[in-house]
Amino acid sequence: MKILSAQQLAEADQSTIDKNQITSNDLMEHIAKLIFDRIHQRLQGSPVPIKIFCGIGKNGGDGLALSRHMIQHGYHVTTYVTNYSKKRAPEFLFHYDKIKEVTKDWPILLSSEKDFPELHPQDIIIDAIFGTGINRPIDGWMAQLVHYLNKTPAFKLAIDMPSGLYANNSQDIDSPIIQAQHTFSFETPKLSFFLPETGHYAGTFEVVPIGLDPEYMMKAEPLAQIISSDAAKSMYKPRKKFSHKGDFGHVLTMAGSKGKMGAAVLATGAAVNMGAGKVTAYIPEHANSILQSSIPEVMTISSKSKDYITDFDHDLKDITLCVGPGLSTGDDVKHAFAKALSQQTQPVVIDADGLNILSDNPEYWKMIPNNSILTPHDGELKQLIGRWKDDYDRIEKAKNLSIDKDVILVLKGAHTIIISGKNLYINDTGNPGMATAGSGDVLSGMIAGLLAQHYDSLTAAVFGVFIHGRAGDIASQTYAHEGLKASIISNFVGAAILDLFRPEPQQQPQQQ
Ligand SMILES: NC(=O)C1=CN([C@@H]2O[C@H](COP(=O)(O)OP(=O)(O)OC[C@H]3O[C@@H](n4cnc5c(N)ncnc54)[C@H](OP(=O)(O)O)[C@@H]3O)[C@@H](O)[C@H]2O)[C@@H](O)CC1
Ligand SMILES: [K+]
Repeated sequence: MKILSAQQLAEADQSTIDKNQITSNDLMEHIAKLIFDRIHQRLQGSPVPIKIFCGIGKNGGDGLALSRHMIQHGYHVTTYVTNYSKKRAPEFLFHYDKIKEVTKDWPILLSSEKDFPELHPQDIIIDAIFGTGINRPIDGWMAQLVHYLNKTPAFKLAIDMPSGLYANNSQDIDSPIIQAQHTFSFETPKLSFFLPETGHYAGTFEVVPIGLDPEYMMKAEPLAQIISSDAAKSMYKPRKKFSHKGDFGHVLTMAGSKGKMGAAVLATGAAVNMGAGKVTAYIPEHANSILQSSIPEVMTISSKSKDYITDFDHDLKDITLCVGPGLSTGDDVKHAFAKALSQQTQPVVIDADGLNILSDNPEYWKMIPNNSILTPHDGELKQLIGRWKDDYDRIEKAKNLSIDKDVILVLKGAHTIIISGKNLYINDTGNPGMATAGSGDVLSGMIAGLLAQHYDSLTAAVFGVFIHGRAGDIASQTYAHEGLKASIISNFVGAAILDLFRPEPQQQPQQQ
């Protein structure tokens, strides 16, 4: 699914109106009905007090139209209009008049703090104050209103966006923003929903397809793409009947040091679980029995040094190198790292201490084959690109690195972002249970396993991240977030692949 900018969404909105020869008011009416259906399906006519706060732009128009539908269906709705400007949108005015036809009274106008209504914890608050038209921080009494609404424990539902949040631009995150529990986002989610500094404002979010012009949507150059199940399914390569292990490649994990052999076991095991035909672990000498007894499917080669990998004297042909987990960063280790890299001609996966060595030794960049995949967490990323001002700056700097060095970056986080040049792919699988030691080692082994099976680099990164998250999601249904650990995520890789082919659950019919 594409993520478009606020400006593109406004263009898509206009294009839809033009092509369908409808008015903006008609489109708003249609959207309000869609939102109403979703709310009605959940509330089933419950007499809960609903307070809808509407701005004076189109987001406010959506709120007014929704309010009218709810009132007509017998809900206990009070409608407020935040009267902060005289510049009312025509669509707002249209629906402002229409609601009066139903209520025989105008909505309640709020013009200052003294007008704020009393709120109760059992209220449902619907935020239709600002949507994608927000272009500066909310200030004055409107800022107080946002704080006032945020203070109440009442459930807050945002229409299209939580008011105050920008869809896709940098903003001062100390400025007032509605903290929603849930957001109905029109047609596509917004980029800010996926970023660590701002994502929490949207709460859980739900995309409501509103039928925007398909041609515009198809042609639009997205800010980012969310990796959908369908996209992941199309990336999967089924196996041919007469294939043999040689068809599925050979991963060499170069990982581990004294006290950190778990990282090597996890990365190596994940390459096996992801389906690599053969996997060899290159490890410090002392760790041979650790690897061999943990993963019988794996071959091992030992470094000459007991506790660290300090050399690389192997002329291994056609291997996919996965280097870094638990490696440590001493001088001998970094020379071994450089030597291993210098022998590679096909893309490699670099993680953890591999990234730390690279940050400290920029001269090694020239040894990294094009389209290699780097999987930094934020600490490692900072070493690679320097500090960033905010999430948008982080993405820009990472894009520049990806372009400059011709590598793919996997920025690990709640929504892992894969950056390939100027293109962004956002992952929507995974859960907080996966924020656990070794989870990243598993991911790097999985991506190497896919590379070995001839997935191209971008697909290996995108598909690997998706399956890793899905494995964690399926595993968490048995182990809960707390009980999830890296080796379990790895063991659920197969279940995650099977899940790609499970039929979608049937949609419940909508209640009227
Ligand atoms: N795109 C789509 O597909 C569809 C979109 N639809 C809906 O339209 C929404 C976007 O509507 P919108 O453009 O009228 O903007 P909205 O967010 O209501 O703001 C209103 C005005 O407020 C102003 N303003 C800005 N910041 C401010 C501030 N801090 N403090 C005070 N004022 C501020 C600014 O005007 P300004 O004062 O800058 O001239 C702005 O124009 C969208 O989210 C969705 O709900 C659907 O109905 C149809 C399909
Ligand atoms: K809103």
